Amino acid sequence: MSVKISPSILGANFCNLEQDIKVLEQHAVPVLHLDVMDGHFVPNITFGPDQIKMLRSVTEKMEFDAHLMVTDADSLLARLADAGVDSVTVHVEACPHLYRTLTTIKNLGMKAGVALNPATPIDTIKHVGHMLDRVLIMTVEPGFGGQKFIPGMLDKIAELNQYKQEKSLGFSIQVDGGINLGNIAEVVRHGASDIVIGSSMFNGSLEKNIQDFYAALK
Ligand SMILES: O=C(CO)[C@@H](O)[C@H](O)COP(=O)(O)O
Repeated sequence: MSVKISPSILGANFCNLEQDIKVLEQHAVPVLHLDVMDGHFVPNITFGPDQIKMLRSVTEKMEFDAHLMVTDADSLLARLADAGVDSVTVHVEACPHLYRTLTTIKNLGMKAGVALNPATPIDTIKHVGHMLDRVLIMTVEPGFGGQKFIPGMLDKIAELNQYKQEKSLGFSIQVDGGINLGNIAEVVRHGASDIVIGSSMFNGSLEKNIQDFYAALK
């Protein structure tokens, strides 16, 4: 199984974003994780399609993976596609018409993912599993970077992986929250193949952190 590292710019210093994106690109990091927060679904506010469009002008190569922590995902989808986003993950807790939302994402030409808060059961994706490119297991409560990984989420990752195998589903398993050099191998061992890393990637030397995380996956 090949494992992907997805740096979350929520953990970056926003004054250095252009420079940091260039460093990630130079080290062949394939994807940038973009946390869109609205101050309603989660208490924090970050950025939206206009700012993402500006970041798109810095890199053509990197996949832009938007994680929407918003109460009204539907209203953002067309603008995210226009901003150059490749992949959108919505929260099952925030999308009352999940089938329609996922269909819209696909029709706009983007990959579709669903995120589950720590207390949300895996059953909630049962009827849309075949539509998904990604399932994101939140390993902290969403809203802020720098939180502590919830150890009980390891069993949830394994449960999702087993469900995926049993049903022969094609989505990747992404994890997000509190990932560091001490636990990355463990989440991978439990079945995660796409690892979002915020503060542990951007605190200190970005170049060294990229190298250390890749080394930890060997
Ligand atoms: O979605 C979120 C937080 O809600 C994340 O993407 C964070 O940005 C991860 O940051 P760390 O926990 O790795 O510091």
